[in-house]
Amino acid sequence: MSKVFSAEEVAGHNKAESLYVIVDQDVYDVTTFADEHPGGKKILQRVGGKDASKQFWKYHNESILKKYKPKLQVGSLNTKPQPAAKPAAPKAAPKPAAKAASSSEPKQESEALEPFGDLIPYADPHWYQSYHSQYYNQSHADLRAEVREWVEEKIMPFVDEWEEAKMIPTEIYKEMGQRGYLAGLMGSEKYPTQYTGGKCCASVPAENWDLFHELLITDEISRAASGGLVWNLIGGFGIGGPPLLKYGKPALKDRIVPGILAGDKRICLAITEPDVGSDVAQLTCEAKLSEDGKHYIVNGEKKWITNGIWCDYFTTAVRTGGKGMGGVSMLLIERGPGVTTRRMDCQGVWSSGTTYITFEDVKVPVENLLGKENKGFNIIMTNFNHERIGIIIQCLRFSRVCYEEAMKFAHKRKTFGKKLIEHPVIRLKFAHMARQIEASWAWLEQMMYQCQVMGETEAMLKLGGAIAGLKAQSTVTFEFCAREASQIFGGLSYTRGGQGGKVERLYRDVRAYAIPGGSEEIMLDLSIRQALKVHEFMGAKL
Ligand code: HEM
Repeated sequence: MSKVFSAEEVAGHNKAESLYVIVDQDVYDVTTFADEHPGGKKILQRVGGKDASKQFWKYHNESILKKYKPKLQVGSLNTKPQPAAKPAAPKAAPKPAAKAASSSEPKQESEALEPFGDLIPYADPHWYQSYHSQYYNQSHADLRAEVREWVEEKIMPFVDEWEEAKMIPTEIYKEMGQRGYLAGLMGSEKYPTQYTGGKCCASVPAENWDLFHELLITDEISRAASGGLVWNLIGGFGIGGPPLLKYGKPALKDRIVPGILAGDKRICLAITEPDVGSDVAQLTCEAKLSEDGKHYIVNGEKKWITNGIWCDYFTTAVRTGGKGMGGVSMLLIERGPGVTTRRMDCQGVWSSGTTYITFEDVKVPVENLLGKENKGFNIIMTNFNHERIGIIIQCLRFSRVCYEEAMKFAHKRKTFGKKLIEHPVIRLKFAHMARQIEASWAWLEQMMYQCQVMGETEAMLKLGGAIAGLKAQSTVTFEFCAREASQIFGGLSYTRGGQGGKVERLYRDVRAYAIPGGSEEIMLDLSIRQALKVHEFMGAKL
C-alpha cells in the first residue's frame, strides 16, 4: 500500500479520473474522495498532481490528516527523509530526584521534567514545558504520555462524529475501565486495587497513585475539546462512584464495584430534581420503608442527570425522614421495574446523555443504603468538592484549547497584510486569556495539594469555600476564552466543524459548566460565607 513516488510520477495523476495531491511529502489519492470533499471538487483538481501542503494547512488542522491518512494515503515522495529506526532501549529510567512519592507523603522535589507537547506558551500547564514543579514526578509524566497517545489516536479524530450522534462508543468507555483510568478517579480514596484484581494503570504503580495522577487523566481527556465526551467518560461515574465506594456496605461493594471500575456497568449520581434544582435540603423524591423493613419503596423524579440513560446504577438522594437536610439519605438504586429514563435535549455537552428519571414504586433492598439513614446530606456535601474540582480541571483545559486553537490560527491567517498575531489587539486577547488560565491553574494545583495532605473532613470544612470560588473563577475564565477565541476565528467558529470547530463546540458547552455543580452566583457567595465561618473558628480578628 505505501509506495515511494517521484514528483514526476505524481504529476501524472492530475485529472479527475486519477487525482493525487502531495501534503508534507506524503501522497494522497483523492480521486473518489474529491466528490465528497467539503471544500469542493474543483479546488482539489486545481492542485492535482502537485504539492498542496501550503493550501492544505491554510484550511485544515492536523486532525483531518490523522483521520483521512489511513484511507487516502498511497505512499510518500522519494525525497521524504526516512524516520530514524526507534532505539530498542526501554523507557528512560526515572530521574533519581524525581522519584514517585506516595500520596500521604508531601513531595519536596522540584525536578524539571522533559518537555512534552507542542511547547506553545500557556497552551499546556507549565510542568509540560520544562518548568519546575513540586507536584509532579516521572510517574505523572509516564501516565500523561500514556493517556495522550490514547486520546490522540482513539478519540480525537472521531469526537465530531460522536458529538453529532450524541453518543460515545461503548468500547471507549470499556477501555477507560481496562486501562485503569476509571478506578483512578475516586478522589480521596486510595487507588482501589481490591476491586481491580490488583491492577492499576500501566505506567503507575498503585501505591504511588495520588490526586495529581487523577488530575492529569481528566486534563488530558479534556484536550479532545468536548464537554460531552468528558462527561460521558467520567461525568456520571466520577460523582456517582465515590459515595458507593466510601459508604457502601462491604457485600454491596463486592457485588457492584468491580463491574463499574472495569467499565462493564455504569453508575451516575441522581440528586437534582425538577422542582427544587440542587437545593438538596428541599428534595422530595421519597423512600419509604416497607412494612417488613426489608425494602425502601422509592417514588419521585430526577432531572439533568448526566449519563442516566446508559446507567445500571443510580446513587440517589432520597427523603427518608422529615423536612430539611436531616431527612435526606443516599440510596443505590439499581435499574429495574419502576425505573424509567429519557434523554433530554440540551444546548451543549451533547454526548453526555443528560437524562430525566422517574422512579415509580421502585423496590430497593435496605442493604443498598449508603451510610446511615437521614445522614445523606454530609455525603452529598463531601462529594461536591470532588465534583467541582473535576469541573475546574475541565474548564481550564477547555480554556487552554480555545487559546491554543486561536493561537495556531492567528499564526496562519492574514488580515490587512499581516498575520493576526502581528496585530497588538489580537495579542492583547491572548494575554488576557493566558493570565486568567495560569492564575486559576496555580490556585487549582494549590487546592489539589491541600486535598492530598488534609483528611477528608478537614478538606470539606476548610476547602469547600475556596473550591467553590475557584469553580466560579474557572467557568468565568472558560467563558472568556471561548468568546475571545471565537472572535479571533471569526466566521470559522460560528459554523460547526472545520478549523474553528473545537471553539464552536466548547462555546456551546460553556453554560453546562457555569450552571451545574453550583452556579457561579451561588459559588461566589459560598466562597466568602464558608471562608468567613472557617476563619472565625480559627480566630480571625474582625
Ligand atoms: C488529503 C487531502 C484533503 C482532505 C482529506 C481534506 C478534507 C477536508 C475536510 C474534512 C474538510 C471539512 C472541514 C474540516 O473539517 O476542517 C475540508 C474542507 C476544505 N478543504 Fe480540504 N481536504 C484535503 C485537501 C485539500 C486541499 C489540497 C485544499 C486546497 C487546495 C483543500 C481545501 C479545502 C477548503 C477550502 C475547505 C473548506 C474550508 C472551510 O469550510 O472553511 N482541501 N477538507
